[in-house]
Amino acid sequence: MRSPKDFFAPLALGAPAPVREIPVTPSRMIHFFDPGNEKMAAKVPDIAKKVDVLLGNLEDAVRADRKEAARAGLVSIAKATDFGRTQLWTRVNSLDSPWVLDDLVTLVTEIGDKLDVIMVPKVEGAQDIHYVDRLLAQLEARAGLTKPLLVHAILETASGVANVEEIAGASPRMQGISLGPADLAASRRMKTTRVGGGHPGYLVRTDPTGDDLNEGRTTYQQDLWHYTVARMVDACAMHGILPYYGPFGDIRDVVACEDQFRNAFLLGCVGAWSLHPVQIDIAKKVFSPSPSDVAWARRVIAEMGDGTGAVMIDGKMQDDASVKQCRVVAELADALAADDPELAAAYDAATKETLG
Ligand SMILES: CC(C)(COP(=O)(O)OP(=O)(O)OC[C@H]1O[C@@H](n2cnc3c(N)ncnc32)[C@H](O)[C@@H]1OP(=O)(O)O)[C@@H](O)C(=O)NCCC(=O)NCCSC(=O)C[C@](C)(O)C(=O)O
Ligand SMILES: [Mg+2]
Repeated sequence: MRSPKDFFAPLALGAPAPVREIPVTPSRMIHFFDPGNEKMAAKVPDIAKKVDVLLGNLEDAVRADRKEAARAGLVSIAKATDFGRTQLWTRVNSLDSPWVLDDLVTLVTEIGDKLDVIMVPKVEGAQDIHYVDRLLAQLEARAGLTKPLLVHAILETASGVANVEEIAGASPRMQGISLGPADLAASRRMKTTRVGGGHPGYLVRTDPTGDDLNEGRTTYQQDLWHYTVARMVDACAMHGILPYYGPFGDIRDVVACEDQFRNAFLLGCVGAWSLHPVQIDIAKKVFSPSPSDVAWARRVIAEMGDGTGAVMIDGKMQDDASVKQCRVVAELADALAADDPELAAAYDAATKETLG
């Protein structure tokens, strides 16, 4: 392990200095597209205006015989498109695949100045991040880049979950972590065949009320991903990086998608993936705090003055800790509203109604 004193030293001569803080820009949805798919690629300039993050996917969901086409497609789309304030990310192939070396060399060399974040799949431990970290530094130096590329890990192996804290802190490039429920289920030998979401068989049941064990016993479906998402959120918060829920594969079930995204939002995630255009607005709605929550948060902050002591507001106790909770919501709202006049107006209208 490197000495903590060297943690922020560039890993190659001429590479840009690592960032000291991860930029917290809106990233409510990471929108996946296959850059080698002409139909999807044609929609990119329009979709770029609607999403916080656009991600050119080179890994799973791209057929083996289309890997080169996807890589070349991403290079030409990145060169030809003005993404405005929308971030451009990519997901490269896994570190044990025959494609990843060319993915990294080509993308950093050709479009390293356009890319913000490189998502690395199937990360198992800090060693995977260290490998990518050094290689990126070498490639950045050779390409003359002035801004370091950031790295996002997917949590989708049992060893990745066991090592999630060391992964989150493995490099100053670490921007965030997403849950990868499909590979993770396979790696853990879970018996669900769904891509994210719940399962009706994973439940708790109320006690029997009489002799008939089947009579009158309500069941409640539980969240298969609660433990992993909560662990991921803690690891990310501890290291000052951002946690995301990953994909929800039942594209048709927009209702359950919204529920899964909201669970993640409430637990601390900043965003989720959109695999299809229909999921973009779901993520935008869920990962933007509601106007009434923002109004309440602003009211508590206003009434708490210097943020110390205890007051009663509408029958609820507020103190130094609850004002911090309110600041989390209010600061997120301000950051999102800065880029979105409609959201800003909705927040201000609700606040005016609450504060008068
Ligand atoms: C699900 C699919 C096959 C349905 O695609 P479709 O064409 O059958 O759907 P559609 O409803 O008919 O599509 C309507 C239109 O939207 C377009 N379209 C459709 N999707 C997109 C998109 N994302 N971006 C831009 N455009 C899109 C599509 O091309 C079509 O265009 P058209 O009107 O001109 O015919 C398709 O949406 C798709 O391939 N999405 C991306 C899938 C993907 O990236 N999967 C990998 C991430 S999840 C994962 O890897 C797991 C994880 C983390 O690793 C782990 O848990 O382990
Ligand atoms: Mg996966």
